[in-house]
Amino acid sequence: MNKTTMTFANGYLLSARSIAIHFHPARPVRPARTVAINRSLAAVRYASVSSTSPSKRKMADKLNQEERTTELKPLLESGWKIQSNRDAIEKEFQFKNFNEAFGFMTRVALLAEKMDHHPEWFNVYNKLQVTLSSHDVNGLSKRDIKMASFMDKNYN
Ligand SMILES: C[C@H](O)[C@H](O)[C@H]1CNC2=NC(N)=NC(=O)C2=N1
Repeated sequence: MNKTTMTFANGYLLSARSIAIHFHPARPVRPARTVAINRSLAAVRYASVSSTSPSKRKMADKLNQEERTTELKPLLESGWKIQSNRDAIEKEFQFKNFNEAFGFMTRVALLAEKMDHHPEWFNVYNKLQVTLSSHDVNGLSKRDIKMASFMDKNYN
Protein backbone atom coordinates (compact mmCIF):
# COMPACT_ATOMS: atom_id res chain seq x y z
CA MET A 1 0.00 0.00 0.00
CA ASN A 2 1.31 3.52 -0.84
CA LYS A 3 2.21 5.82 1.99
CA THR A 4 0.74 9.30 2.19
CA THR A 5 3.09 12.08 3.20
CA MET A 6 1.94 15.44 4.58
CA THR A 7 4.18 18.39 5.34
CA PHE A 8 2.92 20.83 7.97
CA ALA A 9 3.56 24.59 8.07
CA ASN A 10 5.92 24.16 11.05
CA GLY A 11 8.09 21.83 9.02
CA TYR A 12 6.95 18.54 10.54
CA LEU A 13 6.53 15.70 8.14
CA LEU A 14 3.81 13.12 8.64
CA SER A 15 4.04 9.88 6.81
CA ALA A 16 1.30 7.27 7.25
CA ARG A 17 -0.53 4.55 5.36
CA SER A 18 -3.87 6.12 6.11
CA ILE A 19 -4.99 9.44 7.53
CA ALA A 20 -8.30 9.80 9.29
CA ILE A 21 -9.87 13.22 9.09
CA HIS A 22 -12.39 14.08 11.81
CA PHE A 23 -14.85 16.87 11.24
CA HIS A 24 -16.08 18.54 14.43
CA PRO A 25 -19.42 20.25 14.00
CA ALA A 26 -19.48 23.86 15.22
CA ARG A 27 -22.08 22.94 17.88
CA PRO A 28 -22.99 19.56 19.31
CA VAL A 29 -25.64 17.65 17.36
CA ARG A 30 -28.79 17.32 19.50
CA PRO A 31 -30.10 13.82 19.97
CA ALA A 32 -33.66 13.20 18.68
CA ARG A 33 -34.99 12.83 22.26
CA THR A 34 -33.79 16.36 23.16
CA VAL A 35 -35.51 17.73 20.06
CA ALA A 36 -38.78 15.95 21.04
CA ILE A 37 -38.61 17.31 24.62
CA ASN A 38 -37.93 20.83 23.33
CA ARG A 39 -40.98 20.57 21.05
CA SER A 40 -43.12 19.53 24.05
CA LEU A 41 -41.81 22.48 26.06
CA ALA A 42 -42.60 24.82 23.16
CA ALA A 43 -46.13 23.40 23.11
CA VAL A 44 -46.45 24.05 26.85
CA ARG A 45 -45.18 27.63 26.38
CA TYR A 46 -47.71 28.15 23.60
CA ALA A 47 -50.46 26.61 25.73
CA SER A 48 -49.61 28.91 28.66
CA VAL A 49 -49.88 31.96 26.44
CA SER A 50 -53.31 30.88 25.21
CA SER A 51 -54.53 29.64 28.61
CA THR A 52 -57.62 30.93 30.40
CA SER A 53 -56.71 33.83 32.65
CA PRO A 54 -57.91 33.51 36.26
CA SER A 55 -59.80 36.83 35.92
CA LYS A 56 -61.86 35.44 33.04
CA ARG A 57 -62.54 32.22 34.90
CA LYS A 58 -65.93 31.77 36.45
CA MET A 59 -65.07 31.60 40.14
CA ALA A 60 -68.43 30.22 41.28
CA ASP A 61 -68.25 27.01 39.28
CA LYS A 62 -68.33 24.62 42.23
CA LEU A 63 -70.47 21.59 41.35
CA ASN A 64 -74.07 21.81 42.55
CA GLN A 65 -76.02 18.83 43.85
CA GLU A 66 -77.58 17.97 40.48
CA GLU A 67 -74.19 18.12 38.70
CA ARG A 68 -72.72 15.88 41.37
CA THR A 69 -75.21 13.14 40.56
CA THR A 70 -75.07 13.45 36.78
CA GLU A 71 -71.46 14.42 36.02
CA LEU A 72 -69.67 12.46 38.75
CA LYS A 73 -71.54 9.21 37.99
CA PRO A 74 -69.44 8.02 34.99
CA LEU A 75 -66.24 8.89 36.86
CA LEU A 76 -67.23 6.95 39.98
CA GLU A 77 -68.07 4.01 37.70
CA SER A 78 -64.57 4.13 36.18
CA GLY A 79 -62.75 3.98 39.53
CA TRP A 80 -62.65 7.57 40.80
CA LYS A 81 -63.51 7.91 44.51
CA ILE A 82 -64.70 10.87 46.53
CA GLN A 83 -62.30 11.54 49.39
CA SER A 84 -63.80 11.18 52.85
CA ASN A 85 -62.14 14.24 54.38
CA ARG A 86 -62.21 16.64 51.44
CA ASP A 87 -64.39 17.66 48.47
CA ALA A 88 -61.99 16.03 45.99
CA ILE A 89 -61.81 12.91 43.82
CA GLU A 90 -58.91 10.47 43.60
CA LYS A 91 -57.85 7.57 41.41
CA GLU A 92 -54.79 5.35 41.07
CA PHE A 93 -53.53 4.61 37.57
CA GLN A 94 -51.16 1.77 36.78
CA PHE A 95 -48.97 1.54 33.66
CA LYS A 96 -46.61 -0.96 32.04
CA ASN A 97 -43.54 1.01 33.08
CA PHE A 98 -42.26 4.50 33.97
CA ASN A 99 -42.12 5.59 30.34
CA GLU A 100 -45.86 4.93 29.87
CA ALA A 101 -46.68 6.65 33.17
CA PHE A 102 -44.60 9.72 32.37
CA GLY A 103 -45.98 9.93 28.81
CA PHE A 104 -49.50 10.00 30.29
CA MET A 105 -48.45 12.66 32.81
CA THR A 106 -46.96 14.75 30.01
CA ARG A 107 -50.23 14.67 28.04
CA VAL A 108 -52.16 15.65 31.18
CA ALA A 109 -49.61 18.39 31.96
CA LEU A 110 -50.23 20.00 28.55
CA LEU A 111 -53.97 20.14 29.28
CA ALA A 112 -53.31 21.37 32.84
CA GLU A 113 -51.28 24.31 31.50
CA LYS A 114 -53.92 25.12 28.90
CA MET A 115 -56.70 25.03 31.52
CA ASP A 116 -54.58 26.61 34.25
CA HIS A 117 -55.88 23.79 36.40
CA HIS A 118 -53.38 21.40 37.93
CA PRO A 119 -53.73 17.93 39.38
CA GLU A 120 -52.19 16.91 42.69
CA TRP A 121 -50.34 13.71 41.90
CA PHE A 122 -47.74 11.29 43.16
CA ASN A 123 -45.79 8.99 40.86
CA VAL A 124 -43.57 6.03 41.70
CA TYR A 125 -42.28 4.12 38.64
CA ASN A 126 -45.45 2.77 36.95
CA LYS A 127 -48.02 3.96 39.50
CA LEU A 128 -49.72 7.34 39.60
CA GLN A 129 -52.03 8.55 42.38
CA VAL A 130 -54.11 11.54 41.33
CA THR A 131 -56.26 13.90 43.41
CA LEU A 132 -58.44 16.47 41.68
CA SER A 133 -59.99 19.48 43.37
CA SER A 134 -60.36 23.17 42.57
CA HIS A 135 -58.40 25.15 45.13
CA ASP A 136 -60.06 28.46 44.32
CA VAL A 137 -63.54 27.15 45.18
CA ASN A 138 -62.25 24.76 47.84
CA GLY A 139 -63.98 21.78 46.24
CA LEU A 140 -64.99 20.04 43.02
CA SER A 141 -65.73 22.08 39.91
CA LYS A 142 -66.43 21.33 36.24
CA ARG A 143 -62.68 21.70 35.64
CA ASP A 144 -62.10 18.56 37.72
CA ILE A 145 -64.74 16.67 35.73
CA LYS A 146 -63.07 17.77 32.48
CA MET A 147 -59.62 16.75 33.67
CA ALA A 148 -60.74 13.39 35.10
CA SER A 149 -62.59 12.57 31.84
CA PHE A 150 -59.49 13.48 29.83
CA MET A 151 -57.37 11.17 32.02
CA ASP A 152 -59.84 8.29 31.60
CA LYS A 153 -59.97 8.82 27.81
CA ASN A 154 -56.15 8.81 27.56
CA TYR A 155 -55.63 5.82 29.85
CA ASN A 156 -55.55 2.41 28.15
C1 LIG B 1 -52.74 31.55 39.72
C2 LIG B 1 -53.32 30.33 39.07
O1 LIG B 1 -54.19 30.69 38.03
C3 LIG B 1 -54.07 29.47 40.05
O2 LIG B 1 -53.27 29.22 41.19
C4 LIG B 1 -54.59 28.17 39.46
C5 LIG B 1 -53.48 27.20 39.12
N1 LIG B 1 -53.93 25.82 39.13
C6 LIG B 1 -54.97 25.41 39.84
N2 LIG B 1 -55.25 24.12 39.98
C7 LIG B 1 -56.26 23.68 40.74
N3 LIG B 1 -56.48 22.37 40.86
N4 LIG B 1 -57.06 24.56 41.36
C8 LIG B 1 -56.88 25.89 41.28
O3 LIG B 1 -57.65 26.67 41.87
C9 LIG B 1 -55.81 26.36 40.48
N5 LIG B 1 -55.56 27.63 40.34
